[in-house]
Amino acid sequence: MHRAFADAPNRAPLSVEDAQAVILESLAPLPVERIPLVDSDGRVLAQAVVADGDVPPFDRSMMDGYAVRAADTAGASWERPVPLAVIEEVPAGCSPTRRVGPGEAIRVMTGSMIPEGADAVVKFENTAEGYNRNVATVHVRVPARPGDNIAKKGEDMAKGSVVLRPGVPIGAAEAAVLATFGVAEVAVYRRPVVGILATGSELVDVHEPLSPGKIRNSNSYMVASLIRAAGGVPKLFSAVGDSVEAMLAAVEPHLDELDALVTTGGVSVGDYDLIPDLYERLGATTRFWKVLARPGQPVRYAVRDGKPFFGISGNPASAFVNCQLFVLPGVRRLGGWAHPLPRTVRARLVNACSAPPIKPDRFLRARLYEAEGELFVEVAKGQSSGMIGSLVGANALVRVKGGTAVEPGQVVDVVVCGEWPSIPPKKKALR
Ligand SMILES: Nc1nc2c(c(=O)[nH]1)N[C@H]1C(S)=C(S)[C@@H](COP(=O)(O)OP(=O)(O)OC[C@H]3O[C@@H](n4cnc5c(N)ncnc54)[C@H](O)[C@@H]3O)O[C@H]1N2
Ligand code: MOO
Repeated sequence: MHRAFADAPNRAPLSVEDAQAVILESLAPLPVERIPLVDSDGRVLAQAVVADGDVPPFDRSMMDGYAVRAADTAGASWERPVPLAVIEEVPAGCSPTRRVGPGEAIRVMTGSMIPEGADAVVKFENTAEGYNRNVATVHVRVPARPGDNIAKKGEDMAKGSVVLRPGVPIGAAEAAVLATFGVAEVAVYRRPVVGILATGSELVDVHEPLSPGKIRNSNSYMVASLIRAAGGVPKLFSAVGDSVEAMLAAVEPHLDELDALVTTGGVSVGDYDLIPDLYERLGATTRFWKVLARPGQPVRYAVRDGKPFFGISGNPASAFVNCQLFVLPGVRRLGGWAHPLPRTVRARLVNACSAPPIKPDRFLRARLYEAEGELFVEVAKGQSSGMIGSLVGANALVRVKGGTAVEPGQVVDVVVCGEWPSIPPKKKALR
């Protein structure tokens, strides 16, 4: 039996969903560490945050103006303003010492505590200031309703409510909420360190000249970029030739430092496709080999002590698809993401794609964009699995179900690989 089948003799290729389920079920989030809030951007939150107090913590003014009793201002107009005695000024950050009684007002700023007795704030623009028998007086020119210009205690986030859940990447909003509740040290999942080993005797590194039969190793740099975007820490090994001993020598001494390993190349059935041997020698157990997806059909997934080994294809576009569908979800799972699978959307296909209907689902490199509120997707020209050029500008993969074809104008399933622009360079919206 060919060694590629030896440890997975009866396994039929898995559907993409089944393969993703195998990966997610076999992995658990890495341990938690505490880091300063200021350094937490992009890290994945490992704690829930329950509001330990109301936000805002007190009724506060939303305007610079006067805190009043709304009933006192009934009938106020520009012609017949209502005079109120100004009994105190409360800048933001200070506590009122007086209570607003009938016929009285307290000068407040945006963010000031609302004094007892007041139930509305009249903004400066609707008042005039003066003196009435040597008493500072505000003339209110517009009637106020109870609650006007007051943010109620707890209206934003109420004490006891869950305001953040674990598993979300920390961005601007999360940082603001964490700071609001005084979380100076944030619990985050440790970042997965992912070893990347490109294999193939044809490979030379980026700084090396080419000679006949050689190509530059592009996969390591592509995979590293994807790993980083998924919150992992890539650790690049120098590419090695088609020798299990060389592969072992490269990664074995570093296995303890790694949370995951990605190898590219050597997963098919060629004479020099040695990844099954490597994984066996490393003591990793194969969970699946081959999926119903093109490109990227021959992909090996193995696990050793809870660490995933992804044997992805050497073909660059296949490797890209393998990463989007399998490696990145696994890395995100290790990194604690609550939703590790790639985002999918539906978009209208704008061009014809000639690829014939074949059994596995196809994932076509494409450009997703938004125009006039609708999503469109344009399939790239070169779809061969060895092509690199057509990855440029590809922020999505159009999924074509096995055995089917898609037509321009049809709404198709799309796996999102990056941000999409709102203004298409070339608008070709089909209706
Ligand atoms: N007899 C069969 N041959 C092949 C089959 C098959 O079922 N039966 N499957 C084909 C498919 S589909 C794919 S995909 C590839 C998978 O190949 P491997 O993952 O084993 O990759 P290699 O053979 O090592 O390389 C494939 C291709 O990619 C180039 N490559 C490899 N590494 C890199 C790198 N780091 N950077 C840039 N380019 C790289 C390599 O030179 C080859 O051209 O197998 C088919 N064959
Ligand atoms: O499955 Mo291979 O990745 O089509 O080219």
